[in-house]
Amino acid sequence: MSLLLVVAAALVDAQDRVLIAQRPPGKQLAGLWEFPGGKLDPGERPEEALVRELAEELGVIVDARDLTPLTFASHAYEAFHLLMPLYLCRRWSGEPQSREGQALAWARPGELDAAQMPPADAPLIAPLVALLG
Ligand SMILES: Nc1nc2c([nH]c(=O)n2[C@@H]2O[C@H](COP(=O)(O)OP(=O)(O)OP(=O)(O)O)[C@@H](O)[C@H]2O)c(=O)[nH]1
Repeated sequence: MSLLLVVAAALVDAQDRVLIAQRPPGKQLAGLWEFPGGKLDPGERPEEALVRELAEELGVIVDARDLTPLTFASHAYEAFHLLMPLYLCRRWSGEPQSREGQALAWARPGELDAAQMPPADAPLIAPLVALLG
């Protein structure tokens, strides 16, 4: 079993909406909506990796101190087992923009559709609904 650590963020705006990004065509799980984030580079700390990914994918600047652990996903994909901490972030600088061609959307957690998200993400919806409605 190979374990893959991916860090992800729920960016939450003033209306308690969460930012989701659509995986571009050609990638694994293309078309599904996920939380911004990604894999760690060698030697990187998880929070440092997430700050970097948010800058690369969305052009926003996040202070690692504004990343709060919320919950995590643990899911057996065929090729690897994904372990993905999900951090909550309510403060950043800049307006999130699509830097990698991905569509972006703000959604109330109660409107998130598990069927349109990667299978690992389905259990992440309930904690977000409990927190934000
Ligand atoms: N960022 C993110 N990745 C997720 C989520 N749910 C989920 O299963 N994943 C999986 O975690 C991995 C994230 O890797 P990634 O975004 O860094 O890499 P990628 O597949 O785009 O490929 P890459 O190597 O070309 O960057 C993918 O296998 C992706 O399918 C999620 O909500 N957010």
